[in-house]
Amino acid sequence: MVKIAIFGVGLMGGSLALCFKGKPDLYVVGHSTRESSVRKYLERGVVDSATTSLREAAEDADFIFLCGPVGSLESTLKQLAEVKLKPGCIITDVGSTKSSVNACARSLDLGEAIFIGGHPMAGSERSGVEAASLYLYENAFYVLTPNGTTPPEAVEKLKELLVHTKANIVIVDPDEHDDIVGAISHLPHMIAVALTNQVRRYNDNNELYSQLAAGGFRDITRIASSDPSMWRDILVDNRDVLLRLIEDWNEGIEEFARMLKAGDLEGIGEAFRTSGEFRNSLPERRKGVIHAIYECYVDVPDTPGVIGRIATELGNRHINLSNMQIIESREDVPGILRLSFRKQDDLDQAVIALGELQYSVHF
Ligand SMILES: NC(=O)C1=CN([C@@H]2O[C@H](COP(=O)(O)OP(=O)(O)OC[C@H]3O[C@@H](n4cnc5c(N)ncnc54)[C@H](O)[C@@H]3O)[C@@H](O)[C@H]2O)C=CC1
Ligand SMILES: O=C(O)C(=O)Cc1ccc(O)cc1
Repeated sequence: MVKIAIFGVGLMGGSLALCFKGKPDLYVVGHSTRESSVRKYLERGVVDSATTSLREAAEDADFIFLCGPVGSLESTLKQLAEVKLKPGCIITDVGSTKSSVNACARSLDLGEAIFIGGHPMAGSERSGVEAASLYLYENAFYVLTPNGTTPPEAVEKLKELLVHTKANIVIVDPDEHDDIVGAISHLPHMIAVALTNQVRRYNDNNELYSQLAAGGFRDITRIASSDPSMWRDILVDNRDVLLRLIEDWNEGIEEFARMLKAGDLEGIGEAFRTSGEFRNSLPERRKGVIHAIYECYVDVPDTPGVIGRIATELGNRHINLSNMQIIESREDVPGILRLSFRKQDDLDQAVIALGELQYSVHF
């Protein structure tokens, strides 16, 4: 039996546990410091067993996944360094930053265990084991950050196990990872939060701001609802990179201010043209930092039964829906229905079917 220990069975750890549990020859142990969490892991059936004892979870483990907040990784690694781990045991993590955890692992004597940093680039603004999904990692990029001293066979062993996640593994240097993810994930979260709070302050004096907030504002601020404790850890951990990125951001905003003052229509138009070109060249509907799932939006008349009819039509065609949400429904305007799917193929088939049924579909 290959024993896999998961420390912190939340959204990420729980989703990994679901990928491994029940697979031939794999045994999944969950760890939490809280007795109530251990009971919850067992009740939800995401692990084969669970314990509050770090030693019991780690001893004999072939793989250890650290799935707690970024700020907890160093302390858990230090505690693991006190345990006699199985020779060849692979310790990995799913934290959103990679430089600090790699440096910490290198500074510790982990015996014959090997640390390989990891970061699955899939997730959502939801958290906790309740949000865990077997499909979270499917088709997403999963970054591994071995260093020059990591035995290649250990990386291969970890990659073999991660086949169960159906993710695409990419190898990236830890510092380069933090630069890139800082720009495409951490900076956008800060911008979304700052922008949302700016509008929140205006709204304190005039509620028309929130009432009129339209699609663009909702799109760019979705990630402003992310878990506060998780994100404060990530931002503080990657602060050197982020401070540099904020300088570049300020330059970009200053440039806008300059163009506005000068009435520079050409310059503003060019900024939209270059950003549009780059934005449109991004891989479409990929899971991860921007798109969590395969989604489309359908305009629906506000008539009774319409949602049930759409679900039935898709079901009749064996198209698997994973979620349905009414974005807006008032008597005088058509509502918008958000349909989510787990697979590109289901989305593509749904778009064809809805088109045939004369619904207007957009993305
Ligand atoms: N949520 C997301 O979209 C993504 C998160 N990550 C990273 O994954 C890690 C886990 O995030 P989620 O699963 O979303 O969070 P979560 O809140 O769903 O789960 C975190 C788990 O860690 C446990 N935990 C809390 N404090 C702890 C501590 N001090 N020591 C040990 N365990 C502790 C919690 O009980 C829970 O089981 C974080 O490091 C985050 O940066 C990476 C990619 C995406
Ligand atoms: O939902 C989104 O757009 C995300 O940004 C999810 C996410 C959060 C944290 C990560 O380290 C990676 C991905």
